[in-house]
Amino acid sequence: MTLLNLQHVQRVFNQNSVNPVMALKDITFRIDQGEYVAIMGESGAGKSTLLNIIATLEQATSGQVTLNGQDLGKLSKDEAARYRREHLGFVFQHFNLLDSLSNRDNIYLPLVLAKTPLNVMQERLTPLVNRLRINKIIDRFPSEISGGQQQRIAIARALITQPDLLLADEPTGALDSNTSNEILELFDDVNKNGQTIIMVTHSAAAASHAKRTLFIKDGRIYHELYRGDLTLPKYQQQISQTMMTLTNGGE
Ligand SMILES: Nc1ncnc2c1ncn2[C@@H]1O[C@H](COP(=O)(O)OP(=O)(O)OP(=O)(O)O)[C@@H](O)[C@H]1O
Repeated sequence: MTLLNLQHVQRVFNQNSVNPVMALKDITFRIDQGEYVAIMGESGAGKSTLLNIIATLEQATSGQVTLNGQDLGKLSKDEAARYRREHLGFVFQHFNLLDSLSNRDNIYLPLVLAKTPLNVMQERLTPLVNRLRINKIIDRFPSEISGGQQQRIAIARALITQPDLLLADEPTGALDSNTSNEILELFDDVNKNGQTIIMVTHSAAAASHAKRTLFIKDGRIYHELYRGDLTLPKYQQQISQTMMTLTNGGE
């Protein structure tokens, strides 16, 4: 079943100036419920703009974006903020945890903002603590744990709202390769449990964990690859080769 549907999305910055920037020229794709999709492309290709539009942080200049059939372009600012809280989960490169709150309270924060009763918050946290293996660090503070552990807490914060879609922006960008692998395995696990994930990344190793990779060049979809039955190293090699062709301007 289609979860996210982008049709001919265009985004122009500084539209009325002498130098308009066509960040997205014509983007069309669908993502089914339960998919795990990576988005790759060179710096300036339009990845962040695309993610921001899907996240309702920016509006497309033209074209349509729907999530579960709801037209995201028609939401007012307040509706968009509520929509983000209720339907989307975010994981960032630099974790974005609040140092003044314990890890547990960081995870609870989106539910506190949504005025969720404490017993519901506790019920939702229990399975996440086991799945994300954060039981030993749950009552410490972000400054007292490692980067990989902070990312686990951030993933728990993103999942506790039970979002339709998890948006991850370079989630392993600030981690060493061993810790990155642990976090990527966690994403695999979260996806196996049915969570739809979109991950923007510069890393072929990270993208190889997704089942499909979309390559963006100059504001358009340049290519897409499916993992199929390939092993992680083989698929990673294919992704790297596609990125090299894309960077060298090949067709
Ligand atoms: N607010 C803005 N005003 C004007 N131009 C912008 C704005 N935001 C992005 N752009 C331009 O739009 C294009 C796409 O930028 P975007 O940040 O989406 O690329 P990206 O693929 O995410 O790059 P990176 O990998 O470096 O983060 C670039 O040419 C960028 O300079």
